Amino acid sequence: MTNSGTNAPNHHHFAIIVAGGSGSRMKSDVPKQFLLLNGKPILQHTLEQFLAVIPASRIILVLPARDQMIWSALCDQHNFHPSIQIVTGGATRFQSVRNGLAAIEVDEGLVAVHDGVRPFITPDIISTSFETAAQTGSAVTCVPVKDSVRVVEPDGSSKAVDRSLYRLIQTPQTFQLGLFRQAFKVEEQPFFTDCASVMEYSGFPITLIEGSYENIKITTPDDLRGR
Ligand SMILES: Nc1ccn([C@@H]2O[C@H](COP(=O)(O)OP(=O)(O)OP(=O)(O)O)[C@@H](O)[C@H]2O)c(=O)n1
Ligand SMILES: C[C@](O)(CO)[C@H](O)COP(=O)(O)O
Repeated sequence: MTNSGTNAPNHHHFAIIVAGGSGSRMKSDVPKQFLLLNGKPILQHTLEQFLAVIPASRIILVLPARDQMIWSALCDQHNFHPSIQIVTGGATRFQSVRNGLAAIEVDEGLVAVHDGVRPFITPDIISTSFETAAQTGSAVTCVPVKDSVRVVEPDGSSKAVDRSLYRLIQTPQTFQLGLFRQAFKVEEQPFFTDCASVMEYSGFPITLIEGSYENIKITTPDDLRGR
């Protein structure tokens, strides 16, 4: 599935894949996005899912300057040469997204932002995300909470909360480009953990779409155990 039911033609679909982090929680010698999963770099898996939905020329990959040579060598090694644009990352995820956004010259269309370290994303979720954002302006992928949840008070006590009120937020997070550009003009805030928080801070509504429990973010060594 590539573009069914979407209002905007897919030549107006862009993706910013953020891989500009340092992977401090992973504690691996190689940046986590370059670790191998079934013989291929994690980042290659992620990019292949997006390449199945939108053309390479509309994909912007954000990487730290220090990692760009390593990535180029890995691409040679794995014979993976899509014509995607590479942009240098920033000190925070917000700044990396903003650098990626600066590489998109138009204001018309949709942009999906996805973590390079979520390799189990599927073309179906990506397509749904574009379709929903075309209709409502935003599409933020999430899953319901499966465990019980308690809120911890400042005095150390805790209290059960109604888990049906909560969602765990994933990527892709897809938005109308004009709104997204407007939102990213704000000053960075410490609570900007994703793009939805930036859009919301700028006053734009958020539409949630269903993600998948498989679509994990590779964050700590546990996330790769047994894979
Ligand atoms: N300055 C940054 C920080 C994060 N990211 C990206 O945002 C995604 C989610 O971030 P996270 O899992 O926190 O990655 P890291 O920042 O690399 O990990 P850590 O927080 O453990 O250092 C990752 O794809 C990461 O590369 C980014 O592009 N630029
Ligand atoms: C964007 C994100 O993956 C949504 O769950 C998450 O907020 C990234 O958080 P991190 O602190 O950068 O790992």
